[in-house]
Amino acid sequence: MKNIAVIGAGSWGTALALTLSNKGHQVKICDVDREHIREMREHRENVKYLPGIPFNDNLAVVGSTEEAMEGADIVLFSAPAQHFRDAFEHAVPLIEDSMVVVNVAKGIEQGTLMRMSEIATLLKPDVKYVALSGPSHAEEVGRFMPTTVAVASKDMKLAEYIQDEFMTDRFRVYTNSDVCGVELGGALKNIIALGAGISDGIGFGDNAKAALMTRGITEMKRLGVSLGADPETFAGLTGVGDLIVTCTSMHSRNRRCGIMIGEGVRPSEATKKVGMVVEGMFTTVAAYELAKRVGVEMPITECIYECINERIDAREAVEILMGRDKKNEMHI
Ligand SMILES: NC(=O)C1=CN([C@@H]2O[C@H](COP(=O)(O)OP(=O)(O)OC[C@H]3O[C@@H](n4cnc5c(N)ncnc54)[C@H](O)[C@@H]3O)[C@@H](O)[C@H]2O)C=CC1
Ligand SMILES: O=C(CO)COP(=O)(O)O
Repeated sequence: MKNIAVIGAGSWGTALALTLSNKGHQVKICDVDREHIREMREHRENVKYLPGIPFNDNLAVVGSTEEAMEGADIVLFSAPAQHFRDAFEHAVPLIEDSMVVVNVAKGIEQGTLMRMSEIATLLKPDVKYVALSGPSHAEEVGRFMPTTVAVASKDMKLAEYIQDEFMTDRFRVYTNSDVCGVELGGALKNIIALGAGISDGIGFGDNAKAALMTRGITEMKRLGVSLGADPETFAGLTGVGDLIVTCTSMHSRNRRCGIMIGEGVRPSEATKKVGMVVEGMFTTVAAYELAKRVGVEMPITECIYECINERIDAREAVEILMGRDKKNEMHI
């Protein structure tokens, strides 16, 4: 059994900490929010983000990254993507050669337009890095419902190590060597999930959502391939798999935010009302700029970008998308 540090006690960090402690690992979880830590210690559950699931005895709530990482074999980062740099930078002096870093945040950093593995490698060039992604809502993983994810690393031995240490009879882990594709799939599907939510919020039906999902994966793949990802990755768990769960589930923070926007709530207000990170609101901006930088067409992303910046409303976005020039479906 391993010692595992979890940095970030949101719903996802907590669900993974529960899974890993249930498997028998010694897990320590920490967070920057001191009041949240105090509350978790007192109640022995995550009252704020994942209520109703008691912590096992081998899941310790600790007050700092230093304490969490002491003696760790694996360090799992579960802060939101826009906070990954801060969390990782703080941890860098504490990362020993033997430690393996797993990141589960799904996003692209605003401003730098970097993926999480790029940030990690910049700050610690010899980092042993694994990305974990896939269709996996915390609300289900925390209750040990069957779930599949993929772990990606340039070093297949590292991915296989994490596969062995994380896999349970309810949490099935696949390996993948395409870090770029796995990271982009997890980040970009949140944009389309916002769109699926907006469509539901307006009152459109399943046809519209199927269209958004199918044309959405096409533009996700288009950007991914231009950045060096394997197109096949977008047909897997971290591409279409995660797109399906996020666009259809009421657990999805991105979809719920989109529904409110479609109903007429202002984007900033909708994000606040969700009460947890809505990664798509940040990734839309980063992906929009990335697509412009590499000269890739992303019409759905562009419309969501205009929509969340309140330059157009949701119904105008639909008109723009439906009124585009004729196309051949197979023309990537
Ligand atoms: N919630 C879910 O079902 C899933 C979430 N994810 C991804 O995991 C990431 C986290 O999402 P959630 O857990 O939903 O977020 P959340 O909003 O529930 O919680 C985020 C937590 O991170 C903490 N945090 C912020 N900056 C930090 C730092 N520098 N160091 C330590 N902790 C820090 C916050 O205080 C908060 O407790 C996101 O990128 C999300 O896309 C991925 C799969 C499933
Ligand atoms: O990535 C996720 C599920 O795989 C979580 O998506 P939401 O942040 O939209 O809930």
